[in-house]
Amino acid sequence: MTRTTPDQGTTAPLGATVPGYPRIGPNRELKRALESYWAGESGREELDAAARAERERTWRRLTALGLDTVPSNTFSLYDQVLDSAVLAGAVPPRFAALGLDALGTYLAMARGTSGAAPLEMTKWFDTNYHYLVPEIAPTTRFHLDPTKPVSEYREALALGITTRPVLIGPASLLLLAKPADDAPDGFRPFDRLDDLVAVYALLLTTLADEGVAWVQLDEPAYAADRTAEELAALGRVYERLGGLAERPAILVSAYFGDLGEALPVLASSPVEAIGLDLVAGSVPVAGDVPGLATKTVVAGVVDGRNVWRTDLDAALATLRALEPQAAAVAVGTSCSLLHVPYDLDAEASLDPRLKEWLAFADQKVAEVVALAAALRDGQLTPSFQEARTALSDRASAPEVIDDGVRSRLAGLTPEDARRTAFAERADVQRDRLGLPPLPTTTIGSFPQTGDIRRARAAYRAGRLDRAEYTTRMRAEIERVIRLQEKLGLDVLVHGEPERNDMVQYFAEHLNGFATTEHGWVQSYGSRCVRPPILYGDVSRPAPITVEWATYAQSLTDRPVKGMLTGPVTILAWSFVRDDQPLGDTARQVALAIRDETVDLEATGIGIVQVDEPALRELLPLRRVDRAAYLDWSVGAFRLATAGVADETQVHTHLCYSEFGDVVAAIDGLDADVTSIEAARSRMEIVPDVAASGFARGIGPGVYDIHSPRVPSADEVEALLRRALDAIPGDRLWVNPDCGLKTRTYEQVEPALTALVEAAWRVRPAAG
Ligand SMILES: CN1c2c(nc(N)[nH]c2=O)NC[C@@H]1CNc1ccc(C(=O)N[C@@H](CCC(=O)N[C@@H](CCC(=O)N[C@@H](CCC(=O)O)C(=O)O)C(=O)O)C(=O)O)cc1
Ligand SMILES: N[C@@H](CCS)C(=O)O
Ligand SMILES: [Zn+2]
Repeated sequence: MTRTTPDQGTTAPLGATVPGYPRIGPNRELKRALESYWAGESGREELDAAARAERERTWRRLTALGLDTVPSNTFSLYDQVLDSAVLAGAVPPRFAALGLDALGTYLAMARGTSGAAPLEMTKWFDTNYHYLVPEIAPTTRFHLDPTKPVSEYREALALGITTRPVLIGPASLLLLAKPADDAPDGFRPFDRLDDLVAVYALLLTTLADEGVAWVQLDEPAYAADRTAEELAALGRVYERLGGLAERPAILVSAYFGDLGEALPVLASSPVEAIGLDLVAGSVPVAGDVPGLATKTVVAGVVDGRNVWRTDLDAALATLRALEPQAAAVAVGTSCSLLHVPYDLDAEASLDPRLKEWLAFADQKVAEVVALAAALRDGQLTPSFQEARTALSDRASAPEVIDDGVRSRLAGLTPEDARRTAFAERADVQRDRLGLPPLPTTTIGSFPQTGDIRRARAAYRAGRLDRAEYTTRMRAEIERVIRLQEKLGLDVLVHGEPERNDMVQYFAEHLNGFATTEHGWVQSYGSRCVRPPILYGDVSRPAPITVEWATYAQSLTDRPVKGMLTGPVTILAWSFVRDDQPLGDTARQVALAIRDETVDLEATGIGIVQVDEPALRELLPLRRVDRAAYLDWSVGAFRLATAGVADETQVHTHLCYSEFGDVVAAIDGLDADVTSIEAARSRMEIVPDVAASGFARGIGPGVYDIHSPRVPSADEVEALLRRALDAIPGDRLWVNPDCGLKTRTYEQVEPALTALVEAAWRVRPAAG
């Protein structure tokens, strides 16, 4: 076995590389393999084979595309943060106690079992990817399990490909973790950094024993604001790891923003290379960053999370500006390519002109390779000229500009985003709707059954005509309405059966968007989304949801809520144009949604819900940028919802995030009723919302829809009573945490029965 010892100056250069690559499979092979394994339709061998095939395909593909160095351990069966937690032995006792093998324990942490709730899932920084939150206690016994990075390194080597294992760095791993439930008050996972670094030290020595030349440790948590203590700790981590006698060369990578004060800390540590996001961040100046001139900088000049073709001339200029600041410059994407689809060439139906403006993961790798070659020997490949032509075509394309949209936007006044005072509206709405205290409702979607998905697939493929598709969706709507009446819910929904996804569905019906056939991106575990491409000015050519909502309303005397996705969420879950400020694009989308709210109202729909689950997601990582974001995002929501009359009740819904940071903004949305995710945290957020002075309707979720578990009426009642301690009964709504689309009817029916029963029990106390 070869042992490596880092030797500054002689370590092989990183050249053209990427920090990470998609792993779900170009045809979602891993998704299918996992789901079939979970359903008991295939065994361990098939799952292993699918995973191995995806890894091999990735390494071969990246090599064939011309990268100089290729990452490994970017594959994950479920989530890369979970992988790093398992590598460090951070397996909470409830999973260890299950007595399962390594795979069983891993999947139990990801998805839970009847006896053990899964790890919490939350947003990966400001992206639409979700990671599993490690639980750390003072008693967590860190110990190294290097199986995954070592076996993947060997697997690639056996194919003749030398790779650079990638792991979450120890500081970020703890900053992304949460204290275990039984940890004492005041304990922070970060307090355990020294213990964890000991495990990483052992890992680096183990990798050196394997002959690994480079390792990549990702520290994205340092692209956000960090305390002086956290910055100093980062320095200590890399002093210690860098000081090991035997280790691979270390690349510390950060993405989604500038490293800020963490850059000088890393630059003065003994690591060999630093990966910078130069799309979200800017070129550092060596004079301001002692030590930078001794490092290799992996310059992330190709956007890893959007799909626009790179301006290669501008990227090359950035690389050249960086050259005098660093010992060597390698070229990469700004972050892992996990956040973009695999290959633009798979899209046969995309408009050929639009296609020329785009680059998916493989095209981005090719851009990195072209830039590295240009930097190395000054030779510009034909791709430079192709990029110039495409960019200038995009800049002048008539499809991008719609004068009607622009003049409508220019004519807006502050009044367009303002409704009458909430208290006045509330009286009018109370009289119109006549709802009981603690009204019961759901968030919109009902289970997306196999039948619904198959009908949609058949309609898409032309095997089902529009009339038959409509008949089937109407039958589903009727079923969902009757079920809600039977359950005794007060405000009904149509169930959203016609929607493939709450963002893609709207994008398919709006001008200015394109949608893909194969552009799947992992959202969490085996779940994927196909983010639409927002390329031009947005408008709504015709009503989108009105027919479905009015059909549902025609079936019942109870109020049916119209159901729309808000402008901020549509932006957050799309690939958004980069040629104008996000706020301008948000206002365009807002006007399209406003048109829909006004049309729903005109057909007699009395309640309209405009979902903004991604409001928190787009919150900038740095505090200094937050006020400007909240200004345009809250403004866009208000523009989308302020076109209706006082008697129309506007609801909004937020989920999938920690809301502490945006509590004040929730009030600024000026919605009449806001539902938020709260069940898993047992109403933790409710006192904060009340303390912020929020005085509108609020529906803290009482049913955790992320879990197959069915809550009992007693549990829901306890949650409602806790909520009632902070919120008066005339403003409290009763609803699940989020939509029911990922659940089954076997779970949903008893859960909603419990929810309605609990509301009835608590109502007398609510006056
Ligand atoms: C609320 N969430 C959402 C986020 N982002 C979005 N864009 N949308 C969201 O709803 N971010 C935060 C969270 C993330 N949560 C989820 C939850 C669930 C999923 C999910 O279930 N994804 C599905 C794909 C959904 C979809 O687009 N379905 C389409 C196409 C379905 C399909 O694959 N069809 C098959 C054939 C059908 C058959 O024969 O059965 C095919 O094409 O091969 C549809 O229903 O029409 C998933 O399966 O991963 C995502 C994020
Ligand atoms: N109305 C949507 C919101 C999800 S965040 C649903 O119910 O699925
Ligand atoms: Zn939701």
